[in-house]
Amino acid sequence: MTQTAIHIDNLTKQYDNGRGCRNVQITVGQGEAFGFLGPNGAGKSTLVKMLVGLITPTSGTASLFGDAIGTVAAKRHIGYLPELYRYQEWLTGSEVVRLHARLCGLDKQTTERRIPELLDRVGIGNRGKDRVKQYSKGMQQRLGLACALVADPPILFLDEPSSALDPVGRLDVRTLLRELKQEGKTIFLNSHLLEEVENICDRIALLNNGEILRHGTVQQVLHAQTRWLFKIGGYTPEILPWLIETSGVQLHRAESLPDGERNGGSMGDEIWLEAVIDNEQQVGLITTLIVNQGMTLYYVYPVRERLEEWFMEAVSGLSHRGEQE
Ligand SMILES: Nc1ncnc2c1ncn2[C@@H]1O[C@H](COP(=O)(O)OP(=O)(O)OP(=O)(O)O)[C@@H](O)[C@H]1O
Repeated sequence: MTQTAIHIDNLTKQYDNGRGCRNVQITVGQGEAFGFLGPNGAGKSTLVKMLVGLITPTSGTASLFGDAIGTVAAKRHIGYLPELYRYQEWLTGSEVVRLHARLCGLDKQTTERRIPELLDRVGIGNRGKDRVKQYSKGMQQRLGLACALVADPPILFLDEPSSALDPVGRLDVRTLLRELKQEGKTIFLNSHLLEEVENICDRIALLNNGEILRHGTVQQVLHAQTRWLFKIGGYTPEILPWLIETSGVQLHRAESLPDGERNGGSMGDEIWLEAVIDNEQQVGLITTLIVNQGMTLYYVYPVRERLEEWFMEAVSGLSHRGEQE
């Protein structure tokens, strides 16, 4: 059993205008990466700001490694990259990191060792002597990551860490976050980049209109049911009802196929069948039946649902959707 890094119990923040987030209940284990998704205005940043001690909850409690949020002890556990970051334009990148190191109480020797290491790690090692005003937005975001990491904290709160980055930068951040996870860091990630969340996070929660709408492991969310495609040669129409009856799985002619494929194309007896399958034994059974019937099995192809589809499905039809209220 891993240690609890973040424990959130019925946390609520209600701004004067009635917005914010309500009754959030989450526990994140040490070394886990937790992804927080939700439409604009859903309340993701509000939650993070409470956890890092920037705003006070209206009700409920939360703790970081057992220390109540807002206390100095809790703050010692965290590194934070805010969504809207701005660093002192007149300072150099190295000076900004040094300032954060001093605020965290790091000794001089450790600070001077860590500055070049961290700037290198976030990909701006050759720009440490340049002033922030000469940095692009993406470079400033990388600098923000270095600042979040400066005290080597066990928990990282990252609010949209790749929002200003180009595709190469996003890949760099993804690689960095995976490394940090391997090092045992607990990562709390707010992101609109579903692929990023899918790649890094163990568990996710979907926030809508201030409340958690769904949550679960990424595996549960993505693999609860998987669409499988079977490309078969030597197919005759009577095979389909026989396969359905014998396997007990609802198969049908596939409608969406891998790129460039046509169903029942030029070779009349070739066809793609599709089934929604909830356990892999059914795949084994279907393939055995096909082969035993003397047909050719060209491909067996799982079509994984993407987090994006899950997100769209979860928020579609909602009467309240973040800023769209
Ligand atoms: N200081 C504030 N005073 C009043 N309302 C606020 C304040 N900050 C945020 N809100 C409102 O609270 C709700 C949640 O905002 P929040 O910034 O937490 O959402 P978010 O999910 O992080 O959005 P985004 O994805 O756009 O960053 C929104 O309706 C927002 O307008």
